[in-house]
Amino acid sequence: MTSIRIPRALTIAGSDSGGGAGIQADLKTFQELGVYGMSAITAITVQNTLGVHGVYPLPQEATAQQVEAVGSDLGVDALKTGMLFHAGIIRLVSEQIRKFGWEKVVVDPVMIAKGGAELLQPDAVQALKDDLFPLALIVTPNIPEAEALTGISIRTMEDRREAARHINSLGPKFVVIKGGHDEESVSSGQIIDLLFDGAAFTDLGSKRVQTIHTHGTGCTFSAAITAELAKGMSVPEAISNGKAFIQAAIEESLQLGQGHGPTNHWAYRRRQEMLL
Ligand SMILES: Nc1ncnc2c1ncn2[C@@H]1O[C@H](COP(=O)(O)OP(=O)(O)O)[C@@H](O)[C@H]1O
Ligand SMILES: Cc1ncc(COP(=O)(O)OP(=O)(O)O)c(N)n1
Repeated sequence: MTSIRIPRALTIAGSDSGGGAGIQADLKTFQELGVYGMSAITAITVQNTLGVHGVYPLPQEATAQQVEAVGSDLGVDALKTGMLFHAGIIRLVSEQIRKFGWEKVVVDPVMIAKGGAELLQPDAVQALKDDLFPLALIVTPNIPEAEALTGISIRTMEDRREAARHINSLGPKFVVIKGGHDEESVSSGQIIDLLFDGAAFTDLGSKRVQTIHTHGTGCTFSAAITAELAKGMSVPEAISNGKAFIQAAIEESLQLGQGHGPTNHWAYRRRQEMLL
């Protein structure tokens, strides 16, 4: 009997009750890209399109036990981390990544939600850099996160390149500094995500969509990259496909809720099917 090998991806992140970001966005993205999704929850957030109304971290052992349960039984081809909330979780998760020998590790260094809510305690930034970054294949900060990680004030593309070099020196092989928060992209209509592979820079450009419905874009982008890695894509392919996935999801974003609505996780698959 022949068996089909199903690509498997794990997300270690917080729950977003509104379904646009966090674990929910990650699992939807994995599924849309044909990957079996698993989760280890770090915290429950009370969230909707109007913002974050509560954060309830789980005991760190509860997160570690979820990682152990899926790692020891179902297996993991690639994983991503999102909201980790405190240093204790970061240390435990890092130990487990080392123990299982997982290499396809995407770290989305989630710190502050778009509405301003704290999703990572300030004293946990050091643990992220010391413990998790050396184990990461790819790190995907937005501009404020790259500033917090490096102490560099990012105004220009050269500042961004300097920050990418700095983050790369902390261990991750690839760094993507996302451009969604770049003021200039509003006037130019063009967003650039900057990729650094330790040697060369690549500008990943796309059309900026005029919309307020961008809740969960960072989570969805890093989840799409993780899913593509789980399927065996190279890092540049995974990032390029991740970019196409988030672009489609934003272009066809859903008019849900009264605030910053979620993106459309099935837009990419719908477009792919139209090409067949
Ligand atoms: N208005 C937009 N139009 C097109 N792409 C966007 C838009 N906003 C964000 N993106 C893309 O979504 C992804 C997440 O970007 P960003 O908003 O910077 O991260 P985060 O959600 O972590 O704050 C990036 O690939 C970025 O280029
Ligand atoms: C539970 C949870 N995790 C992460 C985020 C941040 O998501 P992000 O993709 O950066 O998008 P915004 O929330 O900033 O719009 C979150 N909100 N909740």
